[in-house]
Amino acid sequence: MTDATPEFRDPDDLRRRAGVRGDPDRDQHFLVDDRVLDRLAGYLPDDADRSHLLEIGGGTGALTDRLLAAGDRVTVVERDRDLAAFLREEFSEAVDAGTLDVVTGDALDVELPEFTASVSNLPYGVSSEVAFRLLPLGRPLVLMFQAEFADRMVAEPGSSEYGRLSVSAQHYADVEIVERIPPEAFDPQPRVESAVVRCVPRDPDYAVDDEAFFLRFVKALFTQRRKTVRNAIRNTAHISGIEDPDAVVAATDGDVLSRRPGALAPASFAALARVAWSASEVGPGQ
Ligand SMILES: C[S@@+](CC[C@H](N)C(=O)[O-])C[C@H]1O[C@@H](n2cnc3c(N)ncnc32)[C@H](O)[C@@H]1O
Repeated sequence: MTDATPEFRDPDDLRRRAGVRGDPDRDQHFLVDDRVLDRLAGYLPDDADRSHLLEIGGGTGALTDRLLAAGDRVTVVERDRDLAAFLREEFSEAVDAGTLDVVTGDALDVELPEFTASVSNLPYGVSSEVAFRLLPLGRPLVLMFQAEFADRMVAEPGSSEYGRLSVSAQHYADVEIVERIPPEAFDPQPRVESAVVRCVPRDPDYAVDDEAFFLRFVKALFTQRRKTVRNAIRNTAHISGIEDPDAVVAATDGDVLSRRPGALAPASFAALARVAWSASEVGPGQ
């Protein structure tokens, strides 16, 4: 019986050929642990469409190599011009075959392709912005974050990590930490632990009138996380855009008003936001 495991390029060889050490100031922490690299694409849900995978931050291509085996086609976005040129050369066969597209540019600015799923070891300096660029697109995502950020994404109401990030991420997807990764898996090593988060898109189990308003309202209330919901609604009307916060307070159950924002489940925020929407500057009657 032959060993069916594909042979991938060695991460150290890739870095040597690319002639780079990785610059932490440019969010360059390359994954060098083969076992971690081998597992990442496998965290996509079984039924994920793998016809076009997106990788944000290709680096020297250790993950790109795996993604080319896991999907039919891959698009990599890499901001570093030299690394992008290296990826095109290193994977020239895939580029020529039309299975790899290397986009040079900032993941926050470039036009993204019609990808079907993403697996990325994100540049940590922009991981939040990238995540919230990808989450609304409704595709399965496997993303590496700093562990502290990942903990906040998946946090439940009542925990100290629960906040705006948890409600906003969980608005778009079921989010789950599938693996914690120690600094030793990277070179250069980041100062903190990392974690891989799987995001499986789904509609939330509540309705909102206006998504942008809902997210702004949640952000506003969490700026006052130590206050009661009653005071947080009143104190943050300038952020949420509510013209008549007292009307929102008057229309809301006393039990909800006396709790802290960090104790409210996403569905409770949504119910509050529906009341607040009709009292907002941009709401239905305005
Ligand atoms: C954490 S490294 C991951 C590299 C590679 N995928 C790996 O796992 O070894 C992040 C990569 O993103 C690139 N990068 C940093 N900021 C970026 C941005 N705003 N847009 C696109 N790529 C970026 C860096 O140059 C670096 O190659």
